[in-house]
Amino acid sequence: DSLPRFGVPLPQDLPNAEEELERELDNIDKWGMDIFRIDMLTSHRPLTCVSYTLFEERNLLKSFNIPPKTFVTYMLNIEEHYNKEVKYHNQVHAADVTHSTHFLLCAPALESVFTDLEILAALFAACIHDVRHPGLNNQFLVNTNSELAIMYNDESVLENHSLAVAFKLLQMDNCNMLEALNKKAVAAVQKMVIDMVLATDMVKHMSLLAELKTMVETKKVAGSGVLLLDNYSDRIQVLKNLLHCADLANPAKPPDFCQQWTQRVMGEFFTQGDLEKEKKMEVSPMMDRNTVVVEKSQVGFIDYIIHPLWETWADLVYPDAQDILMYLEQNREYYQGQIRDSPPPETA
Ligand SMILES: COc1ccc(-c2ccn(CCC(=O)N3CCOCC3)n2)cc1OC1CCCC1
Ligand SMILES: [Mg+2]
Ligand SMILES: [Zn+2]
Repeated sequence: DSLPRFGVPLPQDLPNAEEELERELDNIDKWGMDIFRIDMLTSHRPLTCVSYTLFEERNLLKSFNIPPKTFVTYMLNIEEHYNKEVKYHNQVHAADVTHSTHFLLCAPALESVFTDLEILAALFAACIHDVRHPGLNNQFLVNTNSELAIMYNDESVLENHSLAVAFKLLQMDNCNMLEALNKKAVAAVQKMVIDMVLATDMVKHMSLLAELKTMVETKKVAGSGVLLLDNYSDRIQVLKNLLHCADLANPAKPPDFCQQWTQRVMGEFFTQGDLEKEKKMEVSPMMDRNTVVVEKSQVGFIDYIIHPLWETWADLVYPDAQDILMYLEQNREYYQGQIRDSPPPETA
């Protein structure tokens, strides 16, 4: 029972799905890879397909004696545990963040900086970082005294839940993709994955960014131009920010992908807003479909969160993220232009 070429069975009704998929995956080292098309071509299993392709490309299955069948069985299991009904925080987002993580790790400024174990941990963290996301945010789960909020004492509830589910699934039959690693390596991977996924909680954003700014101001660079990171604290700090950037990459993607992500996240936010209204709760900011101006909130999100983060990341890996910054500025101008009676673009 050999594995399908891309890890997942392809839709029977698409005659040349395999060559179409191969063509899309040829862009796996490019920022503009079309994850939405991969989702379609894999019958909605983009996460297993992209992660399998990346682990093979980076030779991580051989390096860590991960049986391909075990890897695919675990990833399909993880993929099953993302909610297809959730409009944004589903397996397509996980596949997108995993691909973005891979791309950011490819930066020349990071060449041979991270070990294969650290790369495995970063890609694994990206794959699982939102598993079992209910399409509701931490504040809602806390405000409604949900089971999950009580379980995790209101602290990074969703992030803790995704981590616990991911490590639990690892113990299921022929799912333990880390079985060949020695105890020390498994413990190291688990600690890095926990540190990275907990750092995707937005409450950590300001402190993470402040630390990144300090690192940029004091950055040590080898003669070859690669970053010098000689302790766990610095190394994990870069990996935390790398995953956080990958998680907040939508406004820095080509315009049509950016706009598709915005549709999806607003769909999820409005669903939560509707539920809050139904429960006679105060409707969360940016979640009231009757009052939100989508374009304005994207401009605000870019100006206050996304641009400061990506500008700092771009400084850290200068000049490797310049094209990403270009997309971000292009998308900001697009949304600004979409705001009715907005001031005309500055004439040169
Ligand atoms: C394409 O648009 C977005 C893409 C991603 C985000 C976003 C915010 C925080 N994260 C990181 C995960 C997190 O902590 N979340 C998940 C979203 O809900 C809040 C807690 N991701 C927000 C986006 O737009 C929002 C709606 C209008 C402006 C802001
Ligand atoms: Mg999350
Ligand atoms: Zn996420």
